[in-house]
Amino acid sequence: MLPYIPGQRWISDAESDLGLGTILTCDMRSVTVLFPASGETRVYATRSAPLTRVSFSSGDQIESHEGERFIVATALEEDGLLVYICLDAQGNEKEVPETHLNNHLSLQKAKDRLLTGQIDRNDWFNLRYRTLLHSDKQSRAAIQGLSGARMALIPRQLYIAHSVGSRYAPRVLLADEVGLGKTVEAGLILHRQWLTGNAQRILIVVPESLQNQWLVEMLRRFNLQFSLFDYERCAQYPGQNAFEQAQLVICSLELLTDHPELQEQAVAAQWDTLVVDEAHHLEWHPEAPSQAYQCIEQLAEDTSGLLLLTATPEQLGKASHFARLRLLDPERYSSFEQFEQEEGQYQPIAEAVEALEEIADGEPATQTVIAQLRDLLPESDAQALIELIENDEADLEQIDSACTQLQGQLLDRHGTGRVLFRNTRDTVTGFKQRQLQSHPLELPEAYETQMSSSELQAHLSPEQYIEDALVTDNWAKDDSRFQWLLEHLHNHDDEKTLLICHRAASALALSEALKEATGLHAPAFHEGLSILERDRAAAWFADHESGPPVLICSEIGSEGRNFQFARHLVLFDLPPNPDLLEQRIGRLDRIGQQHDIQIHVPYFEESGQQDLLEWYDRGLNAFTAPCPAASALFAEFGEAVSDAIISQDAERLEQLTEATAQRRQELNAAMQAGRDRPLERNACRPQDAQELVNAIEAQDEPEALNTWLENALDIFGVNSEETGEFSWHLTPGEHMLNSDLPGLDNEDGFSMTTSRDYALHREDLQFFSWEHPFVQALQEQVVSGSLGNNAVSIFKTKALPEGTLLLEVIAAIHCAAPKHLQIGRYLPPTTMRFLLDERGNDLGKKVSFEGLSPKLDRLKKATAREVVKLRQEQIRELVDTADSRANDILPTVIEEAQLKMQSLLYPEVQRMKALREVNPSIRDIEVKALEMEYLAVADALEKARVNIEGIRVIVTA
Ligand SMILES: Nc1ncnc2c1ncn2[C@@H]1O[C@H](COP(=O)(O)OP(=O)(O)OP(=O)(O)O)[C@@H](O)[C@H]1O
Repeated sequence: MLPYIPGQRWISDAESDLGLGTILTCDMRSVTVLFPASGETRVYATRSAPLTRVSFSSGDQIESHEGERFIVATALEEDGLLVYICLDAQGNEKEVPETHLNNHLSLQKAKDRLLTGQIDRNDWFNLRYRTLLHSDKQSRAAIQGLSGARMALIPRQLYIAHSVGSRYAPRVLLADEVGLGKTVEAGLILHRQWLTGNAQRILIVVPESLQNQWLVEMLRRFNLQFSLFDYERCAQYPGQNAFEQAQLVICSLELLTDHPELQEQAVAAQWDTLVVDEAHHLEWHPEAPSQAYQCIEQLAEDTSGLLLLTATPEQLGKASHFARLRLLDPERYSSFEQFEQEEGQYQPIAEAVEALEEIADGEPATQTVIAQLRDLLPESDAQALIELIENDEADLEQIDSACTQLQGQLLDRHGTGRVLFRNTRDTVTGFKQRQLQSHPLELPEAYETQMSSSELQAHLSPEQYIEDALVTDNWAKDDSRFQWLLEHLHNHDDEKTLLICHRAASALALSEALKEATGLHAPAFHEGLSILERDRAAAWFADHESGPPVLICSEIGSEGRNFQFARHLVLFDLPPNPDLLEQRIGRLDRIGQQHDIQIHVPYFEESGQQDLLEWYDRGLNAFTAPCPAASALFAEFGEAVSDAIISQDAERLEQLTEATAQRRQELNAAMQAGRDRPLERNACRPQDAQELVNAIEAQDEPEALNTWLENALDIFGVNSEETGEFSWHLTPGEHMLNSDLPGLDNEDGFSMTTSRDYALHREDLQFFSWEHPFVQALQEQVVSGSLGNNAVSIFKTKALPEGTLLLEVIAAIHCAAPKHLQIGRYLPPTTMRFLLDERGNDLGKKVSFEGLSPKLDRLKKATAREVVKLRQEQIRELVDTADSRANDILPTVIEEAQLKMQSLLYPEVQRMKALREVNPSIRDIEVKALEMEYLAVADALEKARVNIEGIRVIVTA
């Protein structure tokens, strides 16, 4: 006979939050269960389904679909289905079939196990309670998801990850300057979203060349196990949607644009968050958006979270920059003309933002500022806030919060501040100097014709323009830049040099020529290599002991790579665009660079190369520091400079260089006074950022984790051997309670540390924090199973008469709801403890858990069972008392959750309405959808229930 019958009610052992399940179908192989409270369906193997039958017995309290409560008198079975004969509140007898049980009903598994004599050890009970408290603490902490990454605690990164990660469906452009840590910021946001349950399905789209780097970085730093989907991997699932086969996926943009059928699958696969790295590749023109742009647009439309990463957002022009902002927030960025107009009017915004900062610091709000704010923010939701800052009676905290909200609205409605986060080196300390070393060289005869070419690139990389027929030998040996390179390498043979040139063919020829001339095998790194070959070359170059002193890259080959261990950068040619120049320098000018960076430019004297060098250097000042106005200056002067180089008009070039320098200063000053200041302020508020660091440092204090871990490992039977002052090696024990712990599926086990500093230096050790998957799995197993949900112990005391019964009850509030509502954001798990005497008085406040538990002794199982049997009635009554006390607290907890929900969701609704006033393209349906969500969350919160997590019977002696 099959063990499951349709209509029966069962609960999932591993996912009790799903609520009460109903069997839909069952055959010899599988059983399908619907969990109506959370809208989930699960299919399990019939033989090993992790399910527990829900059945109530006399005296238990149950609840019907309609929310009516009953006390069970007895249970009858009809065709395998239970019918409860119950009493309602008026004492009338009623029949309640199990199919009518409330889907949100909580189970008192602890009581059932205790009363049926399945008694656990005291230390298990202790572990369960402590684990519940630790989980509560973590899910309430503002730093949730930020503390478990293997990274140095850099305040501005934590600030961004915290403010973005706390948003409802975050959609942002991470645009820190090159090498300041955008990948790590994105990883941190994903880690936070993953741990809080806000993102379960994540797709990262990157240039093909960066796939592995992302894969490794996500695992190594964040323990996020992504799967890499390339064409071969996708082909493994014929007839299925390949992208539905994993939750965390990395794929290349090229894979999607080259294979329309895969793009379709990716779009259909439904993601919670989409990440696009090197987003400057998404080119857009009003009439002709690129294929890449359209691909990402389709994906982004259906995904609630979107992170775009680029260090050079304006590289492909302002229109493309605008289009990327539109991907993030189509409602806000609906018209390019309007966007351009706004760009020119940042100054009043910057001033208002600054004035609000002063008001928050205690300065009185002047009438001029108030009038300006009313003018800038005429929408209804801002008026109440403006009134508040005008009000002399308002307290400082209220004013501070109003100022922050108003600043947010100013940045949101009049600038890019809400969606764009940009840190620049100006605001970040600790970066090394960049020093330009220009090396004038003689123009080789072979290139003379190229210097009068009408193509700029021929002046910059003439070697590529020699007619193939004339090339009998490698051009490099006659190229004075190559001779210079030989000398450079000779003088710096114990230091690493990264060489970048425009084309793969030049990189290959240089590598070949070096080998011929010196015997040195210098790998060429270019788009023609497979990804694996590129990764190998990069890893070999990174090897201090046996790696080559130089790596020769083409332009595209080096994008996004980490080469900060090199101190020399050779620009074998100059790129035609200053954003590309910054990308090149950014390979070395990154977090972790230990030396001043030497940027070498070997160039032909009195050629177009020298002209461009001068323009970059004197005009843009692009070598010694990133030039924030580079894109704008390139748009304004780039073509004229190129024309002047081609026509070899030295006088015009000088004029252009001087004009560029002057304009740069004006633009920089205007940016500082206008757009950039609010942006900088938005990208990091130092005080808030420091508070995050302090909170993480406090949690990093490994004492609490070490104690809990030691206890849990011991109980679960995991062997741990100390291997150093801060490190341990874990292996599976012979009698391990559970074999599902990550990393312990083989005898070798793994090594770990709980020290962040140590983990940053020792890549071979796992960095254990409360957020590490192993620790999370262990916590999950402690609280989701029934292990330790009851105990019976003896308390030797003279303060109470012998044989007195005390009942320690652990209750928790749970709320089952569909996943997309992200209910944990508003109502995280809440654990309560009651210590009841025989009359139902709660001694919990006077007698703490940690004070009491060391004084309790274990009882032999048989005696414990005897005690439970004898005191059964009293135990039942006291559990009900604790249950109703917890239920008394429930409305307050729900109310707090509702308030939190309002503070998070209400501004979203208001914002949408305010934007609709200025932007008719926002459809009513979008506002409605948000309002519906608001109502659905409110409704789900009302259904939160109390669950009894543990009962300890204590008898005095
Ligand atoms: N908090 C951190 N702790 C330790 N290392 C870090 C941290 N943040 C960034 N790094 C390291 O600094 C380097 C640059 O970081 P990352 O790759 O995230 O920068 P990026 O802004 O994405 O660069 P690019 O603009 O080139 O794409 C990387 O080697 C990264 O591992």
